[in-house]
Amino acid sequence: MSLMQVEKLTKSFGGLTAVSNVNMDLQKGELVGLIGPNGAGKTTLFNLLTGVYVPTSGSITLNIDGKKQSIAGRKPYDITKLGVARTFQNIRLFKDLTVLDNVRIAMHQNVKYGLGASFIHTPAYYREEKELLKMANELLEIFKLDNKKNDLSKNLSYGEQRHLEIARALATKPSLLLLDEPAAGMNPAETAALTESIKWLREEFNLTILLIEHDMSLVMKICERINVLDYGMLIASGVPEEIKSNKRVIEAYLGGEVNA
Ligand SMILES: Nc1ncnc2c1ncn2[C@@H]1O[C@H](COP(=O)(O)OP(=O)(O)OP(=O)(O)O)[C@@H](O)[C@H]1O
Repeated sequence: MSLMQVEKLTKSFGGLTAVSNVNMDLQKGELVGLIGPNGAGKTTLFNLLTGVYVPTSGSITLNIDGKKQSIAGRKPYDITKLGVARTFQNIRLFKDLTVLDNVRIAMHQNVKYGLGASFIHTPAYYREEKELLKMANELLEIFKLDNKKNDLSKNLSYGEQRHLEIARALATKPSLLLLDEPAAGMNPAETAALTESIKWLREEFNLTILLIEHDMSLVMKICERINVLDYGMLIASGVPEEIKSNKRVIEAYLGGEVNA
């Protein structure tokens, strides 16, 4: 079943077309890679899928819980509520807040109690806050950050900050998780651990995952399908074996050195 369908998606900035006529389909439960050279349009595509940018043309259809709807041009907050979460290439945490508060803030996208309840602290408010705290602690445990939950997030190591970003994204209870270079800046041991956790998270949280990554060993190891962008255009889409041997992809991006 298709969870997201992108058709003829285009984004131009003045004379520059950063994403050009892209068609892409994400099946429920898939782990898909999005690769391509610097400036190919990968982050711009993420920004279109998450409402940061309004497309110049084309459509994005989300199909979650049997409900099909167009999300092109909708606000990021609304798209998160519909079940699409992301992490950023440049880590975006509340650096002067604690690790726990970073996760709790992300969760408040989904609270059910109203504004009134949050002011007068009704039983519903306390019940839900207790639930949220429990879930926040569970997420921190998964990412082995529970012993640092009261530390300021700026004091975490780089790898830990990347993990906290993923925990924050998961706190919004997404169906689709978009990871923008999750292994950037990680050492080989951290990357290996992350590779395993991404696979595990997909199963555990019943996710569909689209990830941008320059680390080809990670991409080739865990992605079932890979989409390749070059100059904003989708130049290939296929299983890792097909992508590795695709002439156009080798010329545009992989070069001769990738044996992953
Ligand atoms: N807000 C913007 N205004 C103008 N040009 C932009 C804007 N955002 C992106 N671009 C341009 O669009 C093109 C695609 O950029 P994008 O960041 O999407 O590439 P990328 O594939 O994510 O690259 P990288 O791998 O380096 O992160 C680039 O030429 C970039 O300069």
